[in-house]
Amino acid sequence: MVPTPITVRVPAKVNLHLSVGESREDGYHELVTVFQALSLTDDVTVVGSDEPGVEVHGEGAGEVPADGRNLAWRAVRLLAEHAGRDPEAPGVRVSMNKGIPVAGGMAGGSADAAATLLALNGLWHLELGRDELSEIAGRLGSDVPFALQGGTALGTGRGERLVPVLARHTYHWVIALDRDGMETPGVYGELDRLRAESKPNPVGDVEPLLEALASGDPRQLALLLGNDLQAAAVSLRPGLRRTLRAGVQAGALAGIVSGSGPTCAFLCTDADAAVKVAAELSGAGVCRTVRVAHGPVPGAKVSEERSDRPTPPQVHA
Ligand SMILES: C[C@@](CO)(OP(=O)(O)O)[C@H](O)COP(=O)(O)OP(=O)(O)OC[C@H]1O[C@@H](n2ccc(N)nc2=O)[C@H](O)[C@@H]1O
Ligand SMILES: Nc1ncnc2c1ncn2[C@@H]1O[C@H](COP(=O)(O)OP(=O)(O)O)[C@@H](O)[C@H]1O
Repeated sequence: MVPTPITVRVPAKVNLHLSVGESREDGYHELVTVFQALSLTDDVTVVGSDEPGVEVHGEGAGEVPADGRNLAWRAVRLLAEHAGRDPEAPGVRVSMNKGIPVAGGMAGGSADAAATLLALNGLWHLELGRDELSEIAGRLGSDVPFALQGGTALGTGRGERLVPVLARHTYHWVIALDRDGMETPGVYGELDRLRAESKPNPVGDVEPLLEALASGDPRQLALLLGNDLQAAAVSLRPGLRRTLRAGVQAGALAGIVSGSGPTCAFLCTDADAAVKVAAELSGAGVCRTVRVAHGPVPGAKVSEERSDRPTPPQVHA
């Protein structure tokens, strides 16, 4: 019998609010963050195979390890152990098609890990519930549970403890991708260093932002976007200051560094404004490329279309 692949589509995230506390004994920082899932997505397909391994396709694939270091493969091993299977011989092949910028602060690796857990839950008929999958996800990385959940959510702890947040509106974003990625631990380390030297202004309480989300007004939300890691990302890559300025000059309501960067996310009034801002920003020469996205979108989801089926021919009227 030909094995049936399972494909999961999974979103990127942006942190609308990222308040970073002190460094903990385990090396992590206590966070209060608001995640929003965006319409930039990866597709991850798992299939039973006697040639186990990982394949990476799409933009930036060359920068992603296609071996045991891939976060999706770590998800395979962890779920195999959990399910009483041999993690050294899980008998699956994972193939990912990347649409989420690599090492961009949009949690692409975490998204692939989350998608792999959900896909294997189906492939291996494990029938684990969302809570159990989320607990396993948290062991793979702080951002992995959110990629399963999607939508808009308040994250605490390392970012792995989630509560859904009411968001009444679809928000329109322009995403500016930089030339090279940045390593998350280095950016947290730079924030610790900056804090030891001076006191960069903290982003403050999350409540006003939660109220703005409930109101659904992008102008109100724009005033409240904030990211404690932004100062650290800009310190490591000063050119981001120019990118942030250019987005606002192009007509965005506000811009922030996404998570640990270097991707910048610009909130726009509506979909038309986002297209205009994207066009102007891409001509400004301040970033590698731009994308238009919207959020919130759902978390990791099994695709209805089976990836092994040929695409039907397009019929034009
Ligand atoms: C900054 C954020 C914001 O959402 O996302 P990215 O911008 O990387 O996507 C996250 O905190 C990244 O989460 P994630 O990428 O899953 O991090 P992990 O694999 O758990 O941790 C990688 C490293 O980041 C640092 N880290 C991560 C989370 C946290 N709360 N405190 C930390 O100090 C630690 O040095 C840790 O060893
Ligand atoms: N499936 C994956 N997709 C992307 N990056 C991955 C993956 N697995 C491991 N990595 C590594 O993780 C690092 C962080 O990548 P990514 O998750 O895209 O960014 P970020 O942590 O900034 O959101 C990269 O340097 C990359 O080499």
